[in-house]
Formats: sequence, C-alpha cells, structure tokens
Amino acid sequence: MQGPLKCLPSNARIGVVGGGISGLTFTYFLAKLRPDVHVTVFESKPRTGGWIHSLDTKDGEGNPIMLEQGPRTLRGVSDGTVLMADILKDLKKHTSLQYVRKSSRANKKFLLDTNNQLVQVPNSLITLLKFCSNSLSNGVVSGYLGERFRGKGSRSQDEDESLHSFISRRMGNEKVSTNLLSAVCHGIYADDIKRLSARKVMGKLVDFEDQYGSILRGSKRDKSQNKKEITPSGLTPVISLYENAFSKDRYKLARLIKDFAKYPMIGLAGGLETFTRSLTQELAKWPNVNLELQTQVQNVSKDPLSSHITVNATDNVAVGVFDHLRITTNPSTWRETGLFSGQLPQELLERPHSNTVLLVNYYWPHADLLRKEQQGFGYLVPQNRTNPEQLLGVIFDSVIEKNYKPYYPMDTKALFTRPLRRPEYTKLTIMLGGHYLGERHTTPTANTAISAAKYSLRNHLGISQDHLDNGTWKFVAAQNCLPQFFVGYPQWKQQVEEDVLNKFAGHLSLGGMGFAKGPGVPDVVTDSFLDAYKMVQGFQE
Ligand SMILES: Cc1cc2nc3c(=O)[nH]c(=O)nc-3n(C[C@H](O)[C@H](O)[C@H](O)COP(=O)(O)OP(=O)(O)OC[C@H]3O[C@@H](n4cnc5c(N)ncnc54)[C@H](O)[C@@H]3O)c2cc1C
Ligand SMILES: C=Cc1c2[nH]c(c1C)Cc1[nH]c(c(CCC(=O)O)c1C)Cc1[nH]c(c(C)c1CCC(=O)O)Cc1[nH]c(c(C)c1C=C)C2
Repeated sequence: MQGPLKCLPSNARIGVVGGGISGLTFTYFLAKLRPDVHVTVFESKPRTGGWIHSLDTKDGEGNPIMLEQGPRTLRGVSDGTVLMADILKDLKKHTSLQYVRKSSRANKKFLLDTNNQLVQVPNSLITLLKFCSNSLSNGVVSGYLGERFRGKGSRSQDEDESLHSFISRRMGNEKVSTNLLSAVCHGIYADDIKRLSARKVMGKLVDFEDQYGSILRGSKRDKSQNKKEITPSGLTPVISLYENAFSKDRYKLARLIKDFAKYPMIGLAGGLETFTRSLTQELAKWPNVNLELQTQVQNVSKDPLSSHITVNATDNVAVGVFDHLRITTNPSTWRETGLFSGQLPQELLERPHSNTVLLVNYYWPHADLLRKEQQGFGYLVPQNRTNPEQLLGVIFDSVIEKNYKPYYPMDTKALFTRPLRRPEYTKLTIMLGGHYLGERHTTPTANTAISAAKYSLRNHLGISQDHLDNGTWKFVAAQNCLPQFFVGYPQWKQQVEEDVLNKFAGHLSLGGMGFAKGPGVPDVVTDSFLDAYKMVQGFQE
C-alpha cells in the first residue's frame, strides 16, 4: 500500500481480515519481526488459503489425485517467489519446490486460431516463421516497424485508457490487440482487453510512451537501466530489505534469485496449497498468533479519540479492538458487508467489481491424450472469435507436472537412480466465463460448464467423446475471484489509499490483489512483506 504506516506500540494488537496467502504471509512477516505484538487473523471460510486450493480427491477408480482449483505456477523471476522459497526453507518444506526449464515443452504456450488450431506463441525463429504465416499475426510486423514513428495522439500525461485503445494506437491497427493481447488478458485477468486499464496492467509501457514517445525506444533504454535493479551483493532491493530484516544468509538468497531468474515457472509438489497449509500449521503454533476461522468480518470503525479500530463480525458482534488492522480482501466484496460504510465515500465503494472464473478439472488416468505437437503449458483464446462456450483458456496440468524438476533433489542417491516411469495420465483445467458472463451474471450450472468444456476439448484438441464421458470431472465457480482493473483503477486506488490514510491515520492498511503491484501470488506476497516491514519502521504520532 502506498503512503506511510503508523509504527506499532509495544505489545500492539493487530487484526488481519482474510486468511488467504496475503493475510497469512503478512501475519508471518509481522509476527516474526515483532514477537511482542499479537495478531488475530479473521477468515470467513472453514479453511485458510483463499483461492489457493489444491483439492485432494479420487479419480473414477478410487485412486488419489490432486486437482488445482486456483493458481498453480509462480513466476520464477519475481521477489515474492524467492520470499516463498525462503519461508519454505524455514518451514522445512523446501523439498517441495520444483521448476520448469525455459526449454521445457511445458513452457510452450499456444493460442487458438479461428480454425480451432493451436498456434504456438513464438519462442524461436522456426516458431516465429510458423506464427507469421497464421492470421493471428496480422498487423504485428507493420505495427512493430511503425511503432517508433507513431505519435502519442491526444492522451495527456496522467490520463488512463483501455489497453485495447493504447495498443491499437501504438500498433496502428486493432488486430494485435484483439488477436494476441486479448488472449493474454484472458489468461491473467479473465477480462476484456477493451475494459482493462492500460496504466494498471501495462503501466511500464505507458510510461515509455510518456517519456520516450515510443514503447520500443523506451524498452531499449530500459534494458540498460534495469541492470541496476540487482545490488552488488546479488540481491534485488526487496530481497536486500528482507535479508536485513531477518538477518538472512545473503549468499543463499542471491543463489535463489539467480537460479529462479532462469526458470519461467516454479511449482510445489502436492500443489500450491502445500505453502498455505504449511504456513497455517506453523502460525497455529505461535503464541502471538490467533487464527479465527469461520468469522466473517462485516464492518470496521475507528474510535476518534484512541485511534483504535473495532472489528465487527456477523450480527454486528464486536470481535476485537486493534491498534492496526490489515485488510486483504477483494475491494469489490467490501460493498456487500458494508465493511467501510460510513467511513469511505459511497462513490468510491461503488466502483470496484470482479470477474468470476468457472473452473472445470478433467482427469483421465490411463493415457496421455495430448498429441506430441500439443504438449505445452496450455492454450488461450483470443477475443476475435465467436465464443458461445465462453472459453478463456485451458491449462495442460499433466504436461506441467510431468516436466517439473525438483529444485532440491532429495538426496544424492536419488540423483543417480533412474526415476521410475510414471504412468501416463491426462489432467486439464478448463477456464470459462470471466467477462463473458456479463455484469449481472448468473453462474451456469456444473452440467452447462462441463458440457462447454467437453465441446472445447473435442473441437480444439480432438479428444474423443468416449474419453471425455468416462473421465473424472470437477467444477467450481470461483465467484468474484479477480478484481476488475477498470480504466481509471490507478486513480481509484490512490484515492482509496489517501482516504484510508486520512480516516485511519496510518492504523489501517490494504493488501491483497487489489492493492499489490499485480494480481499474482508473488505480487501479493511481496506486498505483504513490504507493508509488514514498513509498519516496523513506521512513523510516530
Ligand atoms: C482461477 C485463478 C487462477 C490463478 N492462477 C494464478 C497463477 O497461476 N499464478 C499466480 O501467481 N496467481 C494466480 N492467481 C492469483 C492468485 O490466486 C492470487 O494472487 C492469490 O490467491 C491472492 O491471495 P489473497 O490472499 O490476496 O486473496 P484470496 O485468496 O482471495 O484470500 C482472501 C481471503 O479472505 C477471506 N475473506 C473474504 N472476505 C472476508 C471477510 N469479510 N471476513 C473474513 N474473511 C474474508 C476469503 O475467504 C479468503 O480466504 C489465480 C487466481 C485465480 C482466481
Ligand atoms: C484462462 C484463464 C486463466 C488462466 N490463468 C488465470 C486465468 C484467469 C489467472 C492467472 N494466471 C496467472 C496469474 C498471475 C499473473 C501474475 O502476475 O503473475 C493469474 C491471476 C499466471 C499466468 N498465466 C499465464 C501467464 C502468461 C501468466 C503469468 C506468468 C506465469 O506464471 O507464467 C498464461 C495462461 N493462463 C492460463 C492459460 C491457459 C495460460 C496460457 C496458455 C489460465
């Protein structure tokens, strides 16, 4: 969160709303930095982890399988992933860390073209030539060649616009946006490129245009500047703070940064929930942490004299009074419970909305149903096609899982023994819905979503009806799971942060997907660390 946070008095009481990875890591960092403070985490559900959910279930034959019903991979290059790896080391769960090599087939990403064919996103000269012969590449070459010479148009320095409008201006055509980038927007935001904020999701490119008049000119200059981001000790600025805050071994952290920068994807054996489960178990042992499950926070209010914050749960029952309150929940949910009603202007509370993703898992235990040329991370669907099934994309979990390498091989003996041939299987996650569900969406039934998933797998991957009908299926509607980063979001966020700072005088902070740099797991973890650190440094009243 931008802006200063109040320094904590000794033995301070801290409340945390939300027991997802943001709330858990914030609690971990703060309670470790300040063992004198007492932290209470409020989680509305009977389990922690939030959208991180690695479901342990059984296939049609009763054999155990794990299906990810939320995130599954982490960006290797980011600070948050390094923080998570180091926490896992402290929790003695580091052997769960695994990675995918850049050259791995699991790092091949595909787009669906208008003929229902998978086209690989280029990562070599050959794939680039192949891609250029597909209509998905229309407008790319002319857009690229002319980009430096295109003016800025009438956009003023601080103005926001949709990502579609920004990219179309820079490329001199709309095709690059609707063919290519719209698919990437599906695969991260489940959103429509025409309503996403350019400043929020590609702020750096907008800054390049502001500063250098062109994205290409800006990225060329930035490449040389970027090198400064690693300090002489081999740490990034954030990891350097972490090293100091927790007296960590600098060389081990530098090693993680260097290694992870080489890996496009990091995962965990047993699924990403290995992290939140282990962290929850650890926090449950700490005398200065209290986890209150099945407690939904309804609203918060500040005592005008003492600055203490009272937290009310269901039926307006006060569940605690705190020196500092951390809120990690999605801002679009604040309206429902009236979290800030009477505290923040109504027009600010009305703005945020979210996207719902329909997640369908498919499992076939007996064979790899993906052909050789289909092996990859998965495919995304661009917006430039009719899409009655409302498909956003499909992840090929079995390909990712089969290509993971352990980051810490268990022991030296394991290095020399040939791994057992794993039985072939197919595991896919089909993601539907998102912006296609519309503003006042009604969630389709499990049958409707699974039928749309079957239709997609049959028509795009050629999987037979028989294999589809006899596989294991799971469905979950991840309601309002991703904040909608509307045009003007950065200004909205800044206004909310300013109002919160004024109203709560640095005693309340905001985290989670809506307030971190981006919506990914590593982003929210980095944000948790930075704010916990800020509160320990803090300012005095
Ligand atoms: C389908 C999907 C796929 C994704 N894939 C990836 C990926 O591959 N890689 C990646 O890096 N990121 C991915 N993400 C993003 C990732 O899931 C988020 O970054 C992360 O889960 C955010 O964690 P959080 O703790 O901020 O929020 P959440 O997980 O939303 O946790 C918030 C918690 O607060 C609780 N809560 C809500 N309201 C209240 C209340 N009033 N009182 C008490 N508790 C409350 C909720 O029950 C929840 O447990 C994906 C997200 C989705 C939805
Ligand atoms: C098709 C729908 C979705 C897929 N993943 C998500 C949706 C909505 C959600 C999601 N995926 C990622 C993030 C975090 C982003 C970040 O800032 O780290 C979120 C919120 C990770 C991600 N997924 C894809 C990319 C390129 C990234 C970022 C980097 C990485 O982790 O590799 C691409 C992608 N997502 C999906 C598919 C099918 C796909 C590509 C084929 C599914």
